[in-house]
Amino acid sequence: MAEEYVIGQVRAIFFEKPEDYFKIMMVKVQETSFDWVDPEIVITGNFDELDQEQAYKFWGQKVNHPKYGQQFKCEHYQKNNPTDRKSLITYFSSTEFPGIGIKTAQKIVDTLGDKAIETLVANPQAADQLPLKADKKKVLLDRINATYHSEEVILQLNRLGFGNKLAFKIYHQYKADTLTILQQNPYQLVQDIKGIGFKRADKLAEQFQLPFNYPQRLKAGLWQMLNFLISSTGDTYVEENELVQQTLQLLNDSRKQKVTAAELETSLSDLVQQGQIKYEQKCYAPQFLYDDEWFISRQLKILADNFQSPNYSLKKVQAVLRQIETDFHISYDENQVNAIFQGVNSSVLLLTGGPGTGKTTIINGLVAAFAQLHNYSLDVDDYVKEPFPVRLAAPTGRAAKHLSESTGLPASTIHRLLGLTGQEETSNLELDYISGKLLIIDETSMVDTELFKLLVSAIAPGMQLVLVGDRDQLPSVGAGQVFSDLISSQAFQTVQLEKIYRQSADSTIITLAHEINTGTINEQLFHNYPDRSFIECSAAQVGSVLQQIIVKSQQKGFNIDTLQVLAPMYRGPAGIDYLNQLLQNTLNPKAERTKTINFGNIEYRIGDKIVHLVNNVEANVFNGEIGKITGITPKKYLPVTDRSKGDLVTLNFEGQQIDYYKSDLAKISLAYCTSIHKAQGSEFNLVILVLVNQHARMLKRNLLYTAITRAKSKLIMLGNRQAYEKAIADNSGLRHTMLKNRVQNIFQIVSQIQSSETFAKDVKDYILTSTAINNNMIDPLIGMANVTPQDFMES
Ligand SMILES: Nc1ncnc2c1ncn2[C@@H]1O[C@H](COP(=O)(O)OP(=O)(O)OP(=O)(O)O)[C@@H](O)[C@H]1O
Repeated sequence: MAEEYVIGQVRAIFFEKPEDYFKIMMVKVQETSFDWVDPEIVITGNFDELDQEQAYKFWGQKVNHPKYGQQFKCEHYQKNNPTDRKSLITYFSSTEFPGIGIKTAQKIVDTLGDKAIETLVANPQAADQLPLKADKKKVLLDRINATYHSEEVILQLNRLGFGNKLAFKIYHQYKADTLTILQQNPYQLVQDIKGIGFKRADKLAEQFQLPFNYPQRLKAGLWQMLNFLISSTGDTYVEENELVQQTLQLLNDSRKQKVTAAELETSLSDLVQQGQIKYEQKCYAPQFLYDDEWFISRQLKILADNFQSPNYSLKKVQAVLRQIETDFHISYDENQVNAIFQGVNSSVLLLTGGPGTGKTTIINGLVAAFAQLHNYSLDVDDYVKEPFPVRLAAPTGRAAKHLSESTGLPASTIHRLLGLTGQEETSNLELDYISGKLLIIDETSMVDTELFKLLVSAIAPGMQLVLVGDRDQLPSVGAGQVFSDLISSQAFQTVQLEKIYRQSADSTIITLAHEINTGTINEQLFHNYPDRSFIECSAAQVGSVLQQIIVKSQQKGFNIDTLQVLAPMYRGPAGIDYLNQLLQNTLNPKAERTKTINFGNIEYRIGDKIVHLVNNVEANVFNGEIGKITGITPKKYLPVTDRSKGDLVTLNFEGQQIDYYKSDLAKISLAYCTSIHKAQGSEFNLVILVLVNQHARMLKRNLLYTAITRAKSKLIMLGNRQAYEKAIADNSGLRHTMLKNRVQNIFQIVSQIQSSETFAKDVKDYILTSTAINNNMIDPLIGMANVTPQDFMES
């Protein structure tokens, strides 16, 4: 179809999505290449800032929108240059060119003619013919350049196949250097522009005939593969052999001539030298993750070293606890008392235990004991000017709410605590210190390396830190397994809770969880008990079995809110996607005349159970939180200005209401069945777990353990027996990370330096400053062989 155009001026912008540059606007028509009688036309597309005084030429197609009628869908556009003498004089004497009046504008047009603008764009020297003073000449050329250069570049980007959305992003990143960067190193885009991957950049490179072994190509392939492997495994480093083999496949799949492993080695060294990746013991890590692990270790050491323990005696703590026990109607066991004793005396305490072992009960006792020992009030109203001494936080809104409910004290998400919106670039973020004396983090196993690094950077020396969690659960979604690594390092006071308290006489779920955790496979797993049962079925049978279970569960009083189906993978007949559709039709069937909204393959209905897929820090709703669709408002009932955004979907996450337009629906999915990863941090009265042999790749002990510990009162397991046995047997769910070693090294090295007689005090102080350790200068010191003070001095 031939391209059509509209020339006109923007009259109004109805809708704008700044992150995509998408706009819907009303344009006053000056000229069209097709029949158009109305004075105005609606134009949609991706546009940068548009000047309402200026006419533009929009290229694209006239389309017939089923609801809004005739519109123009713009593919690319350009300022519409004035071309007759009168308009050109008006243009040059406009406010666009400060200091140039009508007389000067006339001189410009008289000298350069009707093509004055094009001439100046193509050949700035043409300005020398103009009878203008240097300052005016400069204004003229600067403005022309700023205005027309970007358009030329955007047009070139369009020709290279980038839609306006990406073209603007690229242009805003590189400005005048855009075309040079594209031609010389299109791979730069992989790093700088979200939405451009290696393959796209590689196609561009082919267009510019860059060779298969172009150094930048090799480096970009390595960088892309390193990040891909890390985000898909949660590891914080990748072994050299795997990185090289996988990258070779990526690079050589699409080209005739093949890159060799030896060529990649050179590129790896370059990347290391440039500070983008880090090499250690035949492994590679992105520099930022490597630095984060060091930073965490160092910061925790600084906290430990700068903490003056009050050294409360066990007797004193026990005495304080006596009253607390009476108030709470509880008697803390020896291990629990020890946890509270360590908590009030230590700089960092790690408290780990399975479900029902009393973690929350200990937090309550610890907070009360801490307040009494320090003479702090726990009444929030007593703190108008001073900050509250005890700060509580958790990685998700749900966990924070639970913490607040069970302690009766304010608790927030870690993001809120740190004042993060979730939008910021975190690499060089300088956060304010968190106020208060004691910081308790719950559900710590869900905190990843990046967030933990930010958290510890905001803890002032002197503040005590208590990390609470269950180290046997699945680790965080993001890279690392911080909680587990800190415990393994043995560098901190750690209390492991073993005794299970939450267990009524007929409850067997928690015992099962603890058995699974120790790798015990016995026949009792498949027996039926009042609170749990096992139903053997194949992947193909899962759907129909599940439907029968749901009907029976409903008869027993369970409903959409109290039951939850969990499965490890999305695809296949026993996968999350298929089961969600099936369960939606059983639990929330389509009623006649109910408003629905389609997004992707899902038809959302009012009453649907949904899960939030990303962190929306501003709305305080986090990845994995489960909510409901409470309303769908057709756009005709919305204010006129909002109608172009489509129907409005109202969601409720435990009382937190959010309104999403259609374009936001990528942030949610159906949640009748969710992944076990997404269910981390949540509990349900009835959990129905689906594990089949087809899920083999995912079947690990910590996955099964996490799944069944989500069940509060009833558990139904379905699937293949072998799938359950495989999961229990496979304890390889641990990730490859370096944090444990880092912590051990730092604690060991710093202690050695501190106690060493080789160094004078000022040298010791220097070594122990953040700069020395931050620059990883102690990295080569592991072992401390042949170290001299000069080794620590900056060259
Ligand atoms: N020493 C104790 N004596 C009697 N009951 C206790 C004791 N410690 C904890 N409990 C009880 O055990 C139950 C579980 O405790 P709690 O909720 O603190 O465990 P938890 O480890 O936080 O569990 P989860 O992680 O599953 O939330 C609670 O009802 C609590 O009152």
